[in-house]
Amino acid sequence: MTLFYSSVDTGVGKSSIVWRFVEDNFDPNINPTIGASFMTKTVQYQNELHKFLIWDTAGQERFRALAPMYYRGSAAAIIVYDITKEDSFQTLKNWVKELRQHGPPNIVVAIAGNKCDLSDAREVSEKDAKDYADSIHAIFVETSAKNAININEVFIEISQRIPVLDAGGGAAGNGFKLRRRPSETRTRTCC
Ligand SMILES: Nc1nc2c(ncn2[C@@H]2O[C@H](COP(=O)(O)OP(=O)(O)OP(=O)(O)O)[C@@H](O)[C@H]2O)c(=O)[nH]1
Repeated sequence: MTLFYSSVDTGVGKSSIVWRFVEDNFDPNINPTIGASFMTKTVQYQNELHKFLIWDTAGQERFRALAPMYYRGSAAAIIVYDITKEDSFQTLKNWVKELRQHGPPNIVVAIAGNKCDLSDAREVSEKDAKDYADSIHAIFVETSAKNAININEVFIEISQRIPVLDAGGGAAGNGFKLRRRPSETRTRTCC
């Protein structure tokens, strides 16, 4: 499945999450993404292997116009905000609106509140973010790329929401049919 991966401002830690997921490592000196970067990761989910093709798009405003190229063909999107920056949470809502208006109709949306290791500097409450995620039927997790908290879990949750129904079936006969499951109300705590 193709995964669109976006942050709302530069510096929310989106690249760090992808890096942690793909390489199981945390690099505090990651450079800002230019345009978009691509990587793959395979997740074992029950008896299936789900291969994620991940487009990590730049958070900087000047690259925003490129995003539709990446989310158009995507089965899921992770939108990352920084729990220590209220602004990033407000901008996240604009990304959600854009995906709803212009993205694929069944795209699974996951919201990740990153930097939960910095809870002393928290500006966005977990409850507010969870309530918002529930209201739009999105997956919600708080993550720390730095401390490897809930990174794999968000990809597993996406796998749960996108079960493969017909391998090789479908109208065109050349792909997988994807289905979205109703949202679950489980909360994953961070720190
Ligand atoms: N404390 C803490 N710092 C983090 C965490 N994740 C990322 N960072 C730091 O936040 C800064 C920005 O991380 P990036 O991954 O480059 O941010 P980004 O949102 O992907 O930025 P763009 O590539 O411009 O979209 C870096 O200095 C990271 O080390 C985290 O979970 N906790």
